[in-house]
Amino acid sequence: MGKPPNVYTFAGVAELAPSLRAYVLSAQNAAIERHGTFRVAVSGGSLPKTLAQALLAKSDGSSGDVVDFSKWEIFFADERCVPLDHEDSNYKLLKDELLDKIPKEEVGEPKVFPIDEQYLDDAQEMADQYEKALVSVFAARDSVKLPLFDLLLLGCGPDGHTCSLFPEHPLLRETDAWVLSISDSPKPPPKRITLSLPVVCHGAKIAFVATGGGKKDIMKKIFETEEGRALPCGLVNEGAGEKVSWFTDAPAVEGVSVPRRGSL
Ligand SMILES: O=C(O)[C@H](O)[C@@H](O)[C@H](O)[C@H](O)COP(=O)(O)O
Repeated sequence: MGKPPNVYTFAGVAELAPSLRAYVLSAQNAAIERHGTFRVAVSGGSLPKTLAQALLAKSDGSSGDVVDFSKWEIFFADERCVPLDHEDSNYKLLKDELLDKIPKEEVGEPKVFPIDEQYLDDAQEMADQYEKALVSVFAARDSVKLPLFDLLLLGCGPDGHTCSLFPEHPLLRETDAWVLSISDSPKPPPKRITLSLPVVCHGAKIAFVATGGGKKDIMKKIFETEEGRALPCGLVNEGAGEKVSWFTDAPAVEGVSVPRRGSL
């Protein structure tokens, strides 16, 4: 591994949100300058709420602090195979927390790529179709080895999972497909699709948001033990190194030794 990930720590979510905003907007501005769009993948869990807190805040008026949602293309790092209006849907979560609250006349409207509900009964077909959607955006499958997300915004589960990549699951060994299906997810619901580990690690930037005292034990494991380095979050740290930033609050990292404690 090259340089280790950055770990930023704040008193609580209210203090974390403005820095997450600055980080996301710096990624947005760089991506728009590079290729005119901002391609982001988001996961479920507590992330959409924290992200909304960051992005829906009032701008400080500086030139870099402008959310330009009209240039955003939002994908799902993982999604559950349920209807889009189902309580378990990550799309619904993002819609309720963020998308429906965007003042579109002021900051534009993102293009969102939800799963196709026709394939709810067949998780593998769902994954294949979602991969096709990625191919159509990120160029033909045979000319691009992996899709390059400008930013992946991820959570960390209490067992060290991220996206729907769970510890010791055979999906962690997948090297070819971009989008994978899982039918035995240890976290319900069981049928899901997820970006693969190589796609996650290939991202230009990868951010984990992990807050609350419930994360302390797994953070300790990920950052301090060999076993933790083999967990999905540890594998992203290992595979993507300094492209990874952890946004944590004090309770989540209390007593944890992290490699680089950064400040934005
Ligand atoms: O669909 C999912 O289940 C999520 O994408 C999952 O990967 C989540 O991000 C983690 O479980 C962390 O969740 P919390 O942030 O709620 O702890």
